[in-house]
Amino acid sequence: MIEARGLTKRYGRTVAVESLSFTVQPGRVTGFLGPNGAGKSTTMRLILGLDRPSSGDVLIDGKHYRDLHSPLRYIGALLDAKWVHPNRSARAHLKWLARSNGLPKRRVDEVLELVGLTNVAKRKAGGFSLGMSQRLGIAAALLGDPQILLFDEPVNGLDPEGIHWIRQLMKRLAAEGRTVFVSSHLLSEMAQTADELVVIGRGKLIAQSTTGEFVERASGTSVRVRTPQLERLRTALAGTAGTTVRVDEGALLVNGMTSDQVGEVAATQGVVLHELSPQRGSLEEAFMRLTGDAIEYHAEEAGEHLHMQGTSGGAKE
Ligand SMILES: Nc1ncnc2c1ncn2[C@@H]1O[C@H](COP(=O)(O)OP(=O)(O)OP(=O)(O)O)[C@@H](O)[C@H]1O
Repeated sequence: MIEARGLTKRYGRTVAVESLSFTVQPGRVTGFLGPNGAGKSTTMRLILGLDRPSSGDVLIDGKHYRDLHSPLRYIGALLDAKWVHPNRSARAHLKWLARSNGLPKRRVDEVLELVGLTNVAKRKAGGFSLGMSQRLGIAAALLGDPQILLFDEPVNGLDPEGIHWIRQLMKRLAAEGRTVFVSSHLLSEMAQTADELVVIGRGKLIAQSTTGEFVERASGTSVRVRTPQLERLRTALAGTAGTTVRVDEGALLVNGMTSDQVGEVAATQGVVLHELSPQRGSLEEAFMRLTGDAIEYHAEEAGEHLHMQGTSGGAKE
């Protein structure tokens, strides 16, 4: 388990992370979500003891990283896939890591196999594509067979096959009972991978909840519905919690109702539907609104949609 309590990091006048408190539990993939510059990498560096917090604390199974005996056996991390020496082969790189951390040499071939790099293990890592470099970084993270894994934007720049592979791997690692903490700036990506989300904006915690709950709140409930009996449906919906906007000839956008609810209203009125689709298109935009301008959001909408955690006093007023 990872536990952050009041974690704050300042670089001069920049506050990268402010009063962050969250927990990351084993057995599930926890997404660490926030726009670029929100403080994700800083937080990960703080977890790994690569930077010291200005105040607050972060513990790994109750201990500071620096107090872990043989840390690679506890926690593995992919922060920057390109830090490998370019003239070293993948195998040489992993062997060096294993030797310098007192890990058994057999793990090198095991992890190469696990990430699908066995056939290119002798090639220089400097010539690797981004996808191969990511795999090598993941192999390094898995070397000590750790129970806790951190991945910083692992799918950035990958092709669809690489993305699919990483998603499956995260899920498998979590299903094995490990703690998996993975960062991303895309809600749509996390929606497909993470069970739980820790969401930050401008260094502050916005929410910690299940992914399903967050997606629902972020997207609001907007449903596109197309029908040849538009006015009839509109009249039927007038008596519900939903509000409707006519978007084109035969289509309405319904806010404040789920697609199930709209479908049921249509059925009871015998209205024929040609389309009934929850609108996720604006999800990313809604998420940017939530995280990009956290203060403004809190002031205007807090309480109504999200239970806020760890936000500053001013934001809650
Ligand atoms: N070493 C540093 N010195 C000065 N400022 C820093 C340093 N590291 C991070 N920052 C600043 O702290 C803030 C958070 O950066 P951080 O890299 O943690 O964000 P991020 O969410 O990981 O974003 P990205 O995905 O773009 O890396 C940014 O404003 C950044 O400029």
